[in-house]
Amino acid sequence: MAVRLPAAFVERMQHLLGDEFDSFMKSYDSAPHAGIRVNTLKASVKEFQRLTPFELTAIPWCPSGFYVPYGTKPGLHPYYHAGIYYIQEPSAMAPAELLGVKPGDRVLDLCAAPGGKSTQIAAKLEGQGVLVTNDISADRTKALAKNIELYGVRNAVVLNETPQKIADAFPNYFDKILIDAPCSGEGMFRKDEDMIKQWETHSVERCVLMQRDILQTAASLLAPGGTIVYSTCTFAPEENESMIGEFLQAHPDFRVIPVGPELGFRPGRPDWLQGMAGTDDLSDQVKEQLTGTGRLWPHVIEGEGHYAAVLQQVIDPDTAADVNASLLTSESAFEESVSIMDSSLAVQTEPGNRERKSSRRSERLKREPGGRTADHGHRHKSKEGGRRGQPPAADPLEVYRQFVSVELRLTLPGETVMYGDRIYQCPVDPRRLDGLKVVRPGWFTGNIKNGRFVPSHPLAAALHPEEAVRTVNLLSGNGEAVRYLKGETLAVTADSVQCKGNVSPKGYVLVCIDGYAAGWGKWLDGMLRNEYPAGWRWTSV
Ligand SMILES: C[S@@+](CC[C@H](N)C(=O)[O-])C[C@H]1O[C@@H](n2cnc3c(N)ncnc32)[C@H](O)[C@@H]1O
Repeated sequence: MAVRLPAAFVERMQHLLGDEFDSFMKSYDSAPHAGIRVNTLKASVKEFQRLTPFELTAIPWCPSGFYVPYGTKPGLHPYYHAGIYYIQEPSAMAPAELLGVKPGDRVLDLCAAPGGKSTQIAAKLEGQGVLVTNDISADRTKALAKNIELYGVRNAVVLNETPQKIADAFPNYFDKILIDAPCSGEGMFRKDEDMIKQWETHSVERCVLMQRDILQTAASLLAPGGTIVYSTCTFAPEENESMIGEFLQAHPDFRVIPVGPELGFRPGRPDWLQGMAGTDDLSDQVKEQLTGTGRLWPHVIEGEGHYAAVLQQVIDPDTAADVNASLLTSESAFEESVSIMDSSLAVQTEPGNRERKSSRRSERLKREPGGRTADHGHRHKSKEGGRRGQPPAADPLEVYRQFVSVELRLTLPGETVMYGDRIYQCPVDPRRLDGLKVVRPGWFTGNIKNGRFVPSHPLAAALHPEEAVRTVNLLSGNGEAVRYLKGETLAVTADSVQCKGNVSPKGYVLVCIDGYAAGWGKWLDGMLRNEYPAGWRWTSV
């Protein structure tokens, strides 16, 4: 066996698994399974199957997920840089599938970095509804924000907060919540030997404390009748059945929705809680429900070890009316508690993505992502006149609106907000974000610089070719796409720039790779100036 497992872990698994132990241990002799998941915000599964350069085998529990042969390097293909697929461990695709997300849902991914499951949820939302994606680690939220942008998500807010602060801002707000909990990572020992090293420091006991805290808070974030999926990538029953048993005992209004064997899950093991400290008071009914939680085992399925529980709040029809009434009152209280802002300058909102209860359209304070207010109380105001003798400075939001109407063919979703010189489309009422550490208040569409709107890379990454008035298509097979991704200027004839309507080729061009948006270029006189951001460039040879 190539993997050197900790002795205490092996001893515990032998005790728990009994007859199955040998087959479990044998799984460490084979290579871990590698997977990719098609980003259906950009390409349909069928399209991807047509154009894929990889040998694909379907993953049974994820319709957009595929095994690729071990040793394949999907990170070294232009499609990866165009956000057409996400590289994800196959078992890790299961929790977001179990969440049952539908377009229009309000979804919270509480422990989200680096964003594998968030990008999966975003694809299921199809741009409708809201994804609030959060991680407590400021450092890890950088990768999270980058992935949200690379995968073309238009309706996400990225936070770097404690669950309690989010619960204060969004009480009873979310239809679906994913808790992909920090855990001791035993299920990943085969895939990532670093997890073995971390096992001592991220001890089961330490993880249990974090998980309990997160799970307890999650219930107050959930809208009536909503669903929570709790998942870990560990085998330890303390972090799995015990944690869910404790939650169910404290929340009799929740029940487990059984995860089916058809997805490869084996039943949860309440019998492993016998004699475990803190589990004595679990009722028989709770223990019975724990068998409906699921475990993915590396010796049973083609994937690493995982655990998942689907928890649904059950609303008693007699009390449902009271709950709804009290929620309406709390929404009104939210409306009244926020300060009134200017009412005239909101650029565009789309009804589907607005808060369910109407809110005042307003131009937003300039704020800086990270929750550190940039404006210190200054509101953005359009200038009524310049200095004497100078033309009045253009209203930045008007400049933005002009760019969108001339250069793009799309209706902007959500509410336009400005933080400093940065413009975002925010999918929630922005007042809810006051006082939170906000990494991205929405889709970052561009900056105002010297009175001009400069479109951002995340704007390009989320566009479909038909939404830009100028496009150029590079082919992945002839080296051109890689040269673009490396930041090179390309010679492009005017005829190669596809223009809609009467626009000339000169100006911002959406650069596509085999028909999928990858970034901006600026065309002038036969040359395409590269606007692919330095920090995102292809660095491999
Ligand atoms: C298993 S990882 C998440 C992986 C992620 N869901 C994905 O699919 O890419 C767990 C994450 O929980 C975060 N975390 C730990 N404690 C947290 C807390 N109290 N609140 C929110 N996030 C927390 C960690 O920083 C870590 O990024």
